[in-house]
Amino acid sequence: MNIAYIALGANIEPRKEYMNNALKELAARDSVFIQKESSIYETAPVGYANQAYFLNMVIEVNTSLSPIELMLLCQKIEHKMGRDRKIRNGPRTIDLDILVYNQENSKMENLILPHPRMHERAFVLIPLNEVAPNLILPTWNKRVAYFINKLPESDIKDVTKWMQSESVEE
Ligand SMILES: Nc1ncnc2c1ncn2[C@@H]1O[C@H](COP(=O)(O)OP(=O)(O)OP(=O)(O)O)[C@@H](O)[C@H]1O
Ligand SMILES: Nc1nc2c(c(=O)[nH]1)N=C(CO)CN2
Repeated sequence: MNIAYIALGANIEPRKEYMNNALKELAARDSVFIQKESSIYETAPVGYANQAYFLNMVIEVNTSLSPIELMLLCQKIEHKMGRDRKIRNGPRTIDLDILVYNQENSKMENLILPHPRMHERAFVLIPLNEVAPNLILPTWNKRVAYFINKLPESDIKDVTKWMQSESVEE
């Protein structure tokens, strides 16, 4: 079995429902077993600021799928959930990014592993550190905490645990 880490992000309502549905879609496959789920975080938008706050989380999966097959599955789920790619870094019902797949380094045109921007994103690193504090990131050969320590304080403040009880979404 292969071990992969997948980041989930959503900033179009109902955000929590989109996250749950994506998890259900993944869990429904015989080829994917969700092993660990991070907490859900509410995060300020990065890259394209004029949009709603995101919910973000990271999961660890065991999978018999190849990296490409896993990415195609993620894209199929994004598509099913109405993801539209008009604005780069813009609003999305659900985004599923493969962060890490075993210790693979891949630079194929349509699949880069580990995800090339993961090490500079607090909304990825903080939930990833929760599920995999000992993971050594391929390519950089450093633990997740190493990159968290390099983030500006303001990026870390922009990522807070999401309190479902304070929300009216459910
Ligand atoms: N590790 C990866 N996980 C998911 N997609 C990837 C990965 N590496 C490359 N891609 C490619 O990136 C393309 C664009 O992905 P997408 O539209 O989700 O980008 P984005 O989520 O807006 O931005 P970002 O990739 O910075 O999170 C996909 O079509 C896919 O082929
Ligand atoms: N907070 C936050 N910002 C983003 C996110 C995201 O998931 N969370 N995804 C992006 C493109 O993938 C761009 N910016």
